[in-house]
Amino acid sequence: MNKNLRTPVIAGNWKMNKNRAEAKALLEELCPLVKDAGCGVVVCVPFTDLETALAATAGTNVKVGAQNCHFETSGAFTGEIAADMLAEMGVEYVVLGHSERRQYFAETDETVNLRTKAALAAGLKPIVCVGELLAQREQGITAEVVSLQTKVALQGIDAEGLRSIIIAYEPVWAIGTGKTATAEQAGEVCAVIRATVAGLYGEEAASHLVVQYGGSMNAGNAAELLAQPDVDGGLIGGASLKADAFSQIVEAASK
Ligand SMILES: O=C(CO)COP(=O)(O)O
Repeated sequence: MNKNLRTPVIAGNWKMNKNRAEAKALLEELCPLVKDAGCGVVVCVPFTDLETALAATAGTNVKVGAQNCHFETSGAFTGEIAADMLAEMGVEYVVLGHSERRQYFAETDETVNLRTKAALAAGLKPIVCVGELLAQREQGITAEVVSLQTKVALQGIDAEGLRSIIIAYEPVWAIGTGKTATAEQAGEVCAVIRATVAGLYGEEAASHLVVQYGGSMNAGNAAELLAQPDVDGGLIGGASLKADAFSQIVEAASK
């Protein structure tokens, strides 16, 4: 499918890093470096950094995202944040179903689906993460796992909702390990995701879907990964914590 139909998006997932002063300093260094980016640039920061990040990126091309949201609009859910609360602040994106949320906080395909629907209802753009465990790759069931995660995440979401969604393919074994999927492995699974979406919504809708790769993506390997026909950007962990490394990935996606 024609890659020119899609503008790549490079999103940083800061995870549980950076206090407000550090967030401000990083964004003040980053924004000028990426001001001429030929791709979307997003920083997904801890909840406590959202206000700082929105202020530091105001008037720039850098968009701000959160790293999760709850699926209810309000209520007795101690410690949770509703999608509307994020939207009301001016947050535009939200990472959902990250493997660390699935692994350490018992999130499931079903709750990822509920969160995705809640995010869309609030007007947020979800970055929905899918990806196989190492054991699943070794069992040869990567395509089935990723396709299933994609299908469940999208249950009950119409074609209009799909237009606001990014799907990030993050093989769990490549996250924070320094082990990157080869460009071919990344391209192959991103193509599976697009084919799954084509099966649900048709080829035309799938041809506009941004599918990111994430997992030890850095300034050195970004160009090769992004050259794959079905890889439309990246969800960057470690390398998003340094302005120069992150801006080099943005540059690779802008070519
Ligand atoms: O989990 C990731 C982004 O969401 C990837 O993290 P790393 O880039 O640190 O491997």
